[in-house]
Amino acid sequence: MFRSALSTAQRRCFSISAQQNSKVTVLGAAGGIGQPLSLLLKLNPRVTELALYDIRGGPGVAADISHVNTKSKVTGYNSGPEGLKAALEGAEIVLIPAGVPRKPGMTRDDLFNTNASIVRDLAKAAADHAPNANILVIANPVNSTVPITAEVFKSKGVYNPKRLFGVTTLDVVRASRFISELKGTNPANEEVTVIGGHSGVTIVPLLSQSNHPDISGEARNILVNRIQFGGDEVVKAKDGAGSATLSMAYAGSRMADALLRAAAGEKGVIEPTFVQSPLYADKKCDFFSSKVELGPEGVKTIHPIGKLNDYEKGLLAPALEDLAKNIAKASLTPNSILWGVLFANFEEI
Ligand SMILES: NC(=O)C1=CN([C@@H]2O[C@H](COP(=O)(O)OP(=O)(O)OC[C@H]3O[C@@H](n4cnc5c(N)ncnc54)[C@H](O)[C@@H]3O)[C@@H](O)[C@H]2O)C=CC1
Ligand SMILES: O=C([O-])CC(=O)C(=O)O
Repeated sequence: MFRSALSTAQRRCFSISAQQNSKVTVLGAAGGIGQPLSLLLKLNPRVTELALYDIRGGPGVAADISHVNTKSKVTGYNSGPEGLKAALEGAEIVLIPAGVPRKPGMTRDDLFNTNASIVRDLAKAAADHAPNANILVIANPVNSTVPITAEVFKSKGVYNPKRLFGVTTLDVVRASRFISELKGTNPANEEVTVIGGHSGVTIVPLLSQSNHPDISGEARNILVNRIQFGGDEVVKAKDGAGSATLSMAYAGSRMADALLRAAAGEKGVIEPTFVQSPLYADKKCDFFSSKVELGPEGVKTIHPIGKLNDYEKGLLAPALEDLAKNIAKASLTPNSILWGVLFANFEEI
């Protein structure tokens, strides 16, 4: 059952007996995403050490997962600066699913007040103890938590835009699945480019570049809406018990695996991800999700968007407008989130 959920590339990689020494750290490892994500990482032979940190429950989850009979060493860390430091030191990849999920009626942006400071503080620790790691931000609102992480790393003088990623993989996973349901095809053969950000109308699927450019009219409206609001579908179905966790764990594990394969020298590893990008910087969108080729240094090449049809141009305009606001909020919020960083730096002097 697990195998059937893997992409061809992932299946290929899981069968390789890898020689890499890769420590992967999960911050928020005891949560709805953190637990299945950690389990999937335990199944990845490229991961040799798994460090699981949470403000509660990290050691318990680690003890449980450590019994799975794959080779990697699993350690759980207690809450607090010492546990966080030990979890981060030597990490090649740091995944951050720590943060609260949505309840019905909320937007991802409604999570900003709570999650911005959680991500800020974890980013600060990552900048101190794992400044060269690839940082994969899962906590929402991704459109804002990624620029916040960039600002924290800048304030510490260790920002490398090639190593900071907002995880938008779930959008392409959904797009591939939903288009296959509509067309009765195998999702493994359906690749859909999704660009923009990770919330509502900022999610822009490019169906004209898929295997099914013919989808049009009401069918297209319904499909695009489902891809843009797939997260809401899960929030509604969970009825107050959170948002997507299992599909997100799969998506996060796929993104981490792509980086590990690229680090091992595999060529042509391409994943969509929300990174510092020149593509729409002139529209105040310094971060943008698009197809990115990964390499040993993280981001290798940000691919051009390609040709959009008029319908997609119509989706992109409001996406850029919203995205610019989400990005600006990361530094312009009245009770600036960055004051916390400046204050913390001041305290260290
Ligand atoms: N990027 C994406 O595509 C997706 C993002 N998400 C986001 O991921 C986040 C997590 O979602 P869930 O796992 O469902 O939530 P959850 O509430 O089940 O788990 C969050 C975990 O983070 C921990 N945590 C909170 N503050 C922490 C801190 N300072 N340090 C370490 N751990 C801390 C909690 O103890 C909890 O175990 C949410 O913000 C959600 O919106 C969810 C689905 C998809
Ligand atoms: O919808 C949410 O709040 C969680 C999320 O980002 C997703 O499922 O895409």
